[in-house]
Amino acid sequence: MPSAAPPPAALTARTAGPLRGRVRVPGDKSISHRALMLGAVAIGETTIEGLLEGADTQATAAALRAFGASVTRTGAGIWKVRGVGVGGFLEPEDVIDYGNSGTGARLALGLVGSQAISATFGGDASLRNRPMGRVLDPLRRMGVQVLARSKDRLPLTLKGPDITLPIEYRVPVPSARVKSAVLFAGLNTPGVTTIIEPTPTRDHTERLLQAFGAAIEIELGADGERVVRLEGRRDLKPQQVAIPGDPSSAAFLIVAALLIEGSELTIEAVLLNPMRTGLIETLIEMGGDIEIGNRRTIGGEAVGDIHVRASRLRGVVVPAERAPSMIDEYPALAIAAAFAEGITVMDGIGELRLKESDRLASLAAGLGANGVTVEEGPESLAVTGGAVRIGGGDVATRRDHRIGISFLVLGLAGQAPVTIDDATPIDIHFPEFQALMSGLGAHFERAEPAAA
Ligand SMILES: O=C(O)C1=C[C@@H](OP(=O)(O)O)[C@@H](O)[C@H](O)C1
Ligand SMILES: C=C(OP(=O)(O)O)C(=O)O
Repeated sequence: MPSAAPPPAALTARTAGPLRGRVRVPGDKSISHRALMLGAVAIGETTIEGLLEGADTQATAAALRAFGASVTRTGAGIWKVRGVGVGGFLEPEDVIDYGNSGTGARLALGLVGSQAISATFGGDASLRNRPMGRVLDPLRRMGVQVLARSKDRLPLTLKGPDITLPIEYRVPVPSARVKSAVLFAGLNTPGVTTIIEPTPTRDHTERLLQAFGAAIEIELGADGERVVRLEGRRDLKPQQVAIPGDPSSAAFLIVAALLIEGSELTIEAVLLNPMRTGLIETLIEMGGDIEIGNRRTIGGEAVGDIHVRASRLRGVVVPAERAPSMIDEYPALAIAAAFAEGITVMDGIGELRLKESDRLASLAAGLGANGVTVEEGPESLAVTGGAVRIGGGDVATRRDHRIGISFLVLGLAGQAPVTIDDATPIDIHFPEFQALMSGLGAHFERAEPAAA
């Protein structure tokens, strides 16, 4: 059953004055999904503080309730999850609707696949168009049956066997979600499930599994390969999880502050896991004045306050190897690149075609409509910065929150207003964006959508 999207609401962003102050961004989306899911399979009550309360994580919370866990909100960002044990999911009566959430759906395929139940996964039009095969392939090897109407796309039904088989799986594409889905399936699998990651990706799953008391071992090979071994069918202990600010949300504020003259902004308590800081590294290489202070650890993750001052940027070549550490930040980087002197080349980013929209196509179209020269390759984007007049265009968000926010930032930093055709996807991941930026003096106006 497809989920109903809210009616589109067009929004215009106009040139903003300096952004100054100290702000916080919502909790990290990746950790939020994982904390809810692990809470649901621990035995006892987990408390989560700083949970991202966007549409995506709400879909995960609703799904976990349908599988029998109790998930309740007890205050702003504070959630309690009473888990049912690693093999304790109940068979849901209805289709589980993951809305627009690729992460929610993919991680849950692993968590649910190893349970001896049947469950049907659905989602919105964008999610039904996204490939699930990369997660389903290893699950099939573990004995999970998959019934899909159209090849490896949602809606699909999983039927878990009585006992899943432990596998050794070399992840064929750098994907934290594939790794995590297999590890989640491994939780209810007797024996040792092994993941080999030729290219390491974000390791929030491993860190949380360690915190929840799972029998997990991580080995780093000399050639950079990571091997993760998890012994299944062990009880998980409930935890108090504190979730730091999402660096993928902070990305938009960092870029806006770098681009808008006179800005000086501190974004507090942002997650600085080294597998998530590729954008900061790149913006510093481009000449961005970014300093990290107050480094500390929250919930087993590195955190710091990011201090940004408006800067003149220059184009750089972003190495393909950096992609896993900034995969969701390329839209924000493309906006920074539009204002940098020279060309910014982003290579090895074909994965962006498989996100909420084909992000290479969405970025190329949006930049082009706003006077920026851009070259779209099969797996790359080259943006020529510094056009005399940036802005003035209409942008199709294609139900993609990161495309929507990125072009609002372009409108705030540019010389002419930018209208996005639909701001509703922003609620998926960063519902506070508009209010937060308005509090810093930015102007947005409801607009009539451009005629199709
Ligand atoms: O593990 C995660 O939480 C995520 C991993 C990335 O996807 P891939 O695993 O497909 O690279 C990222 O794009 C997504 O937004 C969240
Ligand atoms: C790819 C993303 O999310 P998801 O796949 O969870 O929808 C994202 O947030 O950029």
